[in-house]
Amino acid sequence: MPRGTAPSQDPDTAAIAASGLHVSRGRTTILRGLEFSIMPGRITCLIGPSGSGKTTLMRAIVGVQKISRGTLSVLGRPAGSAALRHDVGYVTQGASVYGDLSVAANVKYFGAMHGATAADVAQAIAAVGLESHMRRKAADLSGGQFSRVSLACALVSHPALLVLDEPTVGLDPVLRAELWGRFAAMAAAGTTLLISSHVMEEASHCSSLLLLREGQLLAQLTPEELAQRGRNKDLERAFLAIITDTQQTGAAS
Ligand SMILES: Nc1ncnc2c1ncn2[C@@H]1O[C@H](COP(=O)(O)OP(=O)(O)OP(=O)(O)O)[C@@H](O)[C@H]1O
Repeated sequence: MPRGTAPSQDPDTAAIAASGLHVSRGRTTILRGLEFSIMPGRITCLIGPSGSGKTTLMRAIVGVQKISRGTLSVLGRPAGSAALRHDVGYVTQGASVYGDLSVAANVKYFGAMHGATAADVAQAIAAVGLESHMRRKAADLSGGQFSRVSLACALVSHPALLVLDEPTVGLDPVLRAELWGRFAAMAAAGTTLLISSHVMEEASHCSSLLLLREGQLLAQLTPEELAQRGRNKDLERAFLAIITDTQQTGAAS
């Protein structure tokens, strides 16, 4: 199978599917019975308060977090399967790049693990707008530029599924808009993106939203449905209204 080709890119087959998914860390159950599916070639936003389990879910999806119960399939295979290694890209909250290497050397290093060519490296650097800084040491970049090196390292392997943990934190509004434009272009080209965010305004860029709270899925809906269900065009207020409704009824759907 060519590099970057997903085992399951059938538009009718879920890119990620969870059923009765439970995940514990230490003695605590963090994710409690999640049921959802994400279709390929879309941007899905994972939204929830701090500590709601977003990172834990992303870690389970990319295969670095053990599942305690239930099933989680990614591109048609169990999460964490060795066969998914080249198809899933993950950008963590803390940028995991080498400060003493140049931007280009970092991207080349990560690309080498996936057989990336020089053209792939140049393309990934251009995709995050760092062409003019490619010879600079990563440690000498600004915070926002540094975090974009991480993103380029994930892009270089052309993953079929890209999982991004709060990729726009610390970026100015112009860069943030630019990145969302790039994400949209990637989704249009068939990449599936799962992006966590605290910023509700960013939810409007996504075709589907997973609302998490205390390890449970409050809802999976579109931004329009969120506005409707939360009775507010302001998505932050709509989300808060849904949380309040859930507390009152004691039900998650
Ligand atoms: N190694 C661990 N052992 C035990 N509990 C943990 C561990 N790591 C995280 N947790 C707990 O799991 C819960 C979910 O954490 P997680 O990092 O998934 O949340 P999050 O929604 O990504 O939060 P944030 O938005 O602040 O990054 C939190 O209550 C956290 O304290």
